[in-house]
Amino acid sequence: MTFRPPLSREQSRAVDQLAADKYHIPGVILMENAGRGCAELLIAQAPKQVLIACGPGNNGGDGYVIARHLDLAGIAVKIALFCPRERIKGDALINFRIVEAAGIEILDCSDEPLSADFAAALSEADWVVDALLGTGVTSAPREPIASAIGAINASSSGVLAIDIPSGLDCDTGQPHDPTIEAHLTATFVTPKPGYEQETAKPFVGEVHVLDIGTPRKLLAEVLGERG
Ligand SMILES: NC(=O)C1=CN([C@@H]2O[C@H](COP(=O)(O)OP(=O)(O)OC[C@H]3O[C@@H](n4cnc5c(N)ncnc54)[C@H](O)[C@@H]3O)[C@@H](O)[C@H]2O)[C@@H](O)CC1
Ligand SMILES: [K+]
Repeated sequence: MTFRPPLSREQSRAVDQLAADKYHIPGVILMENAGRGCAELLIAQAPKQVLIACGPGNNGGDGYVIARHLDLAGIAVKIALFCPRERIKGDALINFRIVEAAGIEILDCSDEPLSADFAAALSEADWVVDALLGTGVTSAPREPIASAIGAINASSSGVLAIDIPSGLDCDTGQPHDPTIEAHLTATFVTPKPGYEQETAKPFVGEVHVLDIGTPRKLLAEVLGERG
């Protein structure tokens, strides 16, 4: 990929919005590209058993796509769902229904405290995917996601953060309490400005920027607006 300057959280969300409104790209296509790219990155780490921690929004939606592609590659995968399934909507719901129909195991982790099933699945997993919170979040993680982050950080598993290590402010690089400590962060379209900050480095790990199919013209449009 050619060099791309960082885009803030709001600019990244503007890319998603423009893709849908002006460039006629359904969000579920971007989600598929995002999740598939993350799955390829994870498969390259040769995982044996993967636990995908999913939050209520489209960041969780990326997690369901990743689950589908890992399952297809013959890798053992479970989903830990940190919201009532009634809260899932839009593109995330499309992919949630697919993983349900595909028979991928989904642990209900919407209640506090964290379930014994989650603790057991976490101890068995050599890699965990943080698909809890993405660009839709600006505040410190709330329960039960906060406890999930604490448990994931205390585990010995490798951690792949999707788009943003949950809890990190991607614009400033400042961590909320708690924030996921990732070994790898797969972020979309462009790097995020906060990831270069010293405060972010213990949380982002190795940063990978993945294309998700947004046209070059669209990116030029958003970058041109940066003034
Ligand atoms: N077209 C798009 O918009 C695309 C979005 N993508 C993914 O979608 C993400 C953005 O998705 P969303 O806008 O749905 O937002 P998020 O998935 O980041 O989160 C929104 C959800 O989190 C809840 N929430 C807000 N603050 C919270 C807090 N402090 N603690 C706990 N829960 C909190 C909200 O109630 C809402 O349900 C991106 O980061 C990326 O991963 C990708 O699939 C690529 C395409
Ligand atoms: K995340």
